[in-house]
Amino acid sequence: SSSRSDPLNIIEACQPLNFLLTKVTGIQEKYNRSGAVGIKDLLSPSLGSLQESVQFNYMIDIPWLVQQYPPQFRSKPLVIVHGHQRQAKMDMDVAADHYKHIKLVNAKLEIMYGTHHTKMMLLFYDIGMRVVIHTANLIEKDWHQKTQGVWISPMFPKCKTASDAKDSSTNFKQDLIQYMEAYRTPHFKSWLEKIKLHDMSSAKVHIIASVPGRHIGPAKQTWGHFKLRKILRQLGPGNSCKSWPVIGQFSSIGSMGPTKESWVYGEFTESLATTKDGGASLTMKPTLKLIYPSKDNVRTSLEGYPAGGSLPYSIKTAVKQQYMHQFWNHWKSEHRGRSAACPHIKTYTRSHPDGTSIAWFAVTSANLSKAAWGALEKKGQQLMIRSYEIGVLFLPQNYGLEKFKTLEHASEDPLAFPVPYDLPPTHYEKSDRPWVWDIPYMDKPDTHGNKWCPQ
Ligand SMILES: O=C(O)c1c[nH]c2c(Br)cccc2c1=O
Repeated sequence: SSSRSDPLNIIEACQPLNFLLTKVTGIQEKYNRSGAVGIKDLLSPSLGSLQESVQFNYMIDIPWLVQQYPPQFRSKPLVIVHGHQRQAKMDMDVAADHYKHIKLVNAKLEIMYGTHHTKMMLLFYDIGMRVVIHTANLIEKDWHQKTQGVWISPMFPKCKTASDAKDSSTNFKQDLIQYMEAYRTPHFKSWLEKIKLHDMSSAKVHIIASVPGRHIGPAKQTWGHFKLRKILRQLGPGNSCKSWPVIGQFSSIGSMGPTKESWVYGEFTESLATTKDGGASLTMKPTLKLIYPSKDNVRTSLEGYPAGGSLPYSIKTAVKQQYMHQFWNHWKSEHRGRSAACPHIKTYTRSHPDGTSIAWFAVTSANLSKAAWGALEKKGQQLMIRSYEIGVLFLPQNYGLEKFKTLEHASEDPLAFPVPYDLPPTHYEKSDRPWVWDIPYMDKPDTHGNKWCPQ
């Protein structure tokens, strides 16, 4: 149908960046009408005649997921890729047993504390396929009142022969195949053959992914923050951006080590700060700004304190890294109408100090953790990663630009980048504290008049 609310129109209106946020219940409709999708939109018949699909994720409510598919697609073959082990794995098996069209694939997690965070959909239609890389778990509350990010590919046409099925200038297809091969599971054999038969030349993003392992040699640059460093070294901004802050925005924080130089303002910032052919480490490290909800951001959010149930920053980790306080900035999204929609999205960018332009932008499943991005070991010879993650990197030159103007400050430009939060970021006040999920908050009630007493 030609209506603006038809999912295909929403997707086509956000080309060529194809970067959307999820719809939020309870905000003014104008902030949901354009540049936003719900899960039913992504699975809509107007996007294509679905034949089968693969859902990669962390938390999956199988009965709820099945209900998100339109009735005519509800019994098409569905493969769910997850990383649960022991009791959680058994629970998944029991839940899936009720559906004969569902097959489960269990990702190997051979390194302690690793998780299968990757959130990706492979949607196979009659005439082609789409890839969706996003940040939301497959549970209702992740699609209700949070800020989540979605990148959806154009329709990748199905070809008769593999030689017709081209890759993009960003090696999207090669990187997707390499990522899936890293699972080392025979279950992916048929999917990989299908993917190889699709023309992905229209993809304009780079894949930034993580797979568990102790990666050395060329593999060190294939995954995690060293993949980002490699691409920025080849295609990143020039020296003109040397003084631009680097920004990380996420929904959880791992253990960063005893000092800021241990990892976050060491190897991690060096990767985000990498410029083309210029040694990031040779000169001043840029300012690092980290956007993470304060206790009051959570208290005053649409969900109230329960939003903090998806912001698993533990007090035992937080007390070990008080040095992080200098980096904290509020979650603020006035121009997207989402200041009260707690972030579950994870994004990384490099922005002009005044926020009117950005040099690159990444949206990913990866939180601020060594497990997700990787940490150097053995005197920098290997990059140890614990989890599966995937995200996409937008570079201006893949859209014929030097820089992206930000939509917030250049609303008429079709290539202005729809950054999910307000730039420049707003630093915490002295009295502000980052949200920590396992301590009580009894002093002030949240938007629902409740306190927070976790036990
Ligand atoms: O994959 C993700 O995004 C998530 C990973 N770990 C979580 C924990 Br632990 C507790 C609550 C929420 C999440 C979550 O959302």
